[in-house]
Amino acid sequence: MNPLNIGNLSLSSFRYLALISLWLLVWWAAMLMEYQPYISLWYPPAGLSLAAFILIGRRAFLPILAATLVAGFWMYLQENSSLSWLRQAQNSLTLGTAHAVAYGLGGFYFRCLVGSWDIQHIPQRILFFLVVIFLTTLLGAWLGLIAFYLIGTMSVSEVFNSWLTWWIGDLAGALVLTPFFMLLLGRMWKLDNSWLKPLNIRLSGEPLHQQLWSKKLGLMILLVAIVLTADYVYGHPAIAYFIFFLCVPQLWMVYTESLERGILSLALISVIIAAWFGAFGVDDHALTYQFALCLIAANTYFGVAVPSLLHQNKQLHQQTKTDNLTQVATRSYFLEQAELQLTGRRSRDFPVALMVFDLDEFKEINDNYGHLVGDQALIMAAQSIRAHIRQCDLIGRFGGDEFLLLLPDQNLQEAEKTAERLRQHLPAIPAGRELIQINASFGVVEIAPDESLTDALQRADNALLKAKRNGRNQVVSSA
Ligand SMILES: Nc1nc2c(ncn2[C@@H]2O[C@H](COP(=O)(O)OP(=O)(O)OP(=O)(O)O)[C@@H](O)[C@H]2O)c(=O)[nH]1
Repeated sequence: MNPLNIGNLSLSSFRYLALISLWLLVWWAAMLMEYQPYISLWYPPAGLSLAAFILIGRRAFLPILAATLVAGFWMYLQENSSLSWLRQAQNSLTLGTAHAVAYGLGGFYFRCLVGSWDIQHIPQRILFFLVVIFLTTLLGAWLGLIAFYLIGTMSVSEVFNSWLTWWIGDLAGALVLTPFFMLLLGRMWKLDNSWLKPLNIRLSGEPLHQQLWSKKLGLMILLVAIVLTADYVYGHPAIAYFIFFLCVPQLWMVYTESLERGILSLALISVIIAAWFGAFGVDDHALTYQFALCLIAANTYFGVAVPSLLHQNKQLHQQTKTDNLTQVATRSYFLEQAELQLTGRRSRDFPVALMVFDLDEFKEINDNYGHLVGDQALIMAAQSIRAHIRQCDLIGRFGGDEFLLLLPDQNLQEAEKTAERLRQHLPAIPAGRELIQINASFGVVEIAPDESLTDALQRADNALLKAKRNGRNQVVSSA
């Protein structure tokens, strides 16, 4: 075996060992937070197992099974069990297999389906993620309880009495911590975290209020401290419900900070709630805190999607306004803006002129020099027109090589002069060693006060046709 392979082998063994150790650490933390036998406020190993299966697929099975085996032996050691080693191993393996199969299946479906979804599907992706977590933890809870029944630790009635609280603990652990562990394992394995990555597009453009991150976190910790202390002192169930208000600062965090910080704050705040809950022993209100954790987590993920959706929306809106090639207004946006401008300006004191122009024998440029040169001609013609009109004039592409111009406060004579100036300034474009002069024909009208935009367009188009028939490269107006 060459040294490179040995290096790779020891690196991957180290990563698997790190995964096993991390699993045992979070499992141990969950044990500390148990408020009923086998039931904790939340169950972090659920989040870690799902994250591992989503990220590394079936390669996560053995390390997680190994971790559950160690956890099983540890439990028996704590109990001073009189069972034989073999029996302890069998029981631990049964429990571990139930856990690994449930989370393995959840991870498998997530990998199969979400991998092919693109950024357009972020809300569906998040919804699917939540559904996977719901179903996986439900399966995990039931398989776990059946395993407990099979090894003789629980009776049938105990299974039926505890499945709901068991499931909610697993659900809270997985909802809150799966993305956090995905980020952590993604770094450990140097994996491209493709599920989370597209959400980061907002980081490119928008500034983040980084300096406020610690203040926002401080505010959340303060809120947790107040609610849990008040709950401990007064013991009234209504007080625990105030924990739901954490959604507000957490969403503020998610909208204004990086994705990593949003997920980290969710994990941190959940650990703090769990620790405080354990320290004060406000067990009667466990369900309120569990549901608050679930809701804050679900809100966070949808919150994460919002900036991406806004960004997408902005892009789409831009696309409907601006012609991709020439960067002038699209036909629909031009017509919409022209209608707006015409409203209230229909009097002889405030004339408005409309111009339609079309490049001459443009098809020949395409046919003789290729479409790329044709595109360049369209771009340069549009640029030249923009450079020679006023800020208040509106230019749009009607389609193909035909453009539209709206000239507020210009009467027919002024518009004719403008058209003539634009015609004379059309550029020549380079095509190999040649320079091709771009020419265009113009149809110009002044929009009458009682005339519709469609009628004015029709007149301008007729004038343009006349210019074409008269030999092109000229301005024709229609009174
Ligand atoms: N390169 C390029 N060509 C386009 C684009 N849109 C339309 N065309 C081409 O533009 C040409 C327009 O041709 P015609 O409408 O016959 O007009 P023309 O050749 O300029 O003839 P006249 O208007 O009578 O002078 C067609 O060949 C279209 O394929 C585009 O975005 N890029």
